[in-house]
Amino acid sequence: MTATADPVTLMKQEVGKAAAALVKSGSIVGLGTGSTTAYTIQFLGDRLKSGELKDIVGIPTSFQSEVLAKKYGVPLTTLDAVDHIDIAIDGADEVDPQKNLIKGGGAAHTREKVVDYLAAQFIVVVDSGKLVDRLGSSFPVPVEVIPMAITPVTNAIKQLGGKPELRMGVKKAGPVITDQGNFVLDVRFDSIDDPVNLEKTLNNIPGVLENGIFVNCADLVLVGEVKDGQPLVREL
Ligand SMILES: O=C(CO)[C@H](O)[C@H](O)COP(=O)(O)O
Repeated sequence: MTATADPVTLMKQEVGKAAAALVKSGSIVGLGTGSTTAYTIQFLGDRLKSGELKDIVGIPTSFQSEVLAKKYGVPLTTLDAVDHIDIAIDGADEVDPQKNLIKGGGAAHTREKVVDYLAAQFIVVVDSGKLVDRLGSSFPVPVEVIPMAITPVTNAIKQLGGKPELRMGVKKAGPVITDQGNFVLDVRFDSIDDPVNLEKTLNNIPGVLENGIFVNCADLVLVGEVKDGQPLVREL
């Protein structure tokens, strides 16, 4: 852990490590996506290397987590080869007081929702900046859309009162393409009063594959904070 890291990096490292410490030998582990879970995967690799953790297999939620698992020596499997997931560890872009989430900042929410919802225990790892009073306050809702339907889906979301924006690549010309080969709309809503219903409504639009509202699924939310320059982890 780099001592001179900026506070947010320190929080991510600390909370990622704390979640990795909860994984028991012999577990089937859902490996989340994003910069916080990247530390979890790294620390799982460290625990395996030390011999303190044994016989785990990971199920990646993206090409990113698959690459990181290979880099750090976490063995991988697929949903075809297991009949359950013991624990999933994943990040979030927003967490409300009811532990509902907005995810999809890394455009991986479709596979994440499959794995995170299947897990017997779903642990969320965030830095304290992700905590909000109400979903949608600071982060738009990502919606994965099949390319041929982008126009009718955009119009349907506008009808719902959303403000959809096609997510464009940074080091890639044109739109972001998900691991499934689809587009992502980032949708701002004035306020999300009923995330349970909005999650269903968005997924019911023909052409929508998955949205980033995760409701009633997180068992534990670990929050990384920095107090007097020292990183610490608390449960929400
Ligand atoms: O949902 C996700 C990716 O689709 C990530 O878990 C979420 O964006 C948080 O990422 P980070 O830990 O880098 O802030």
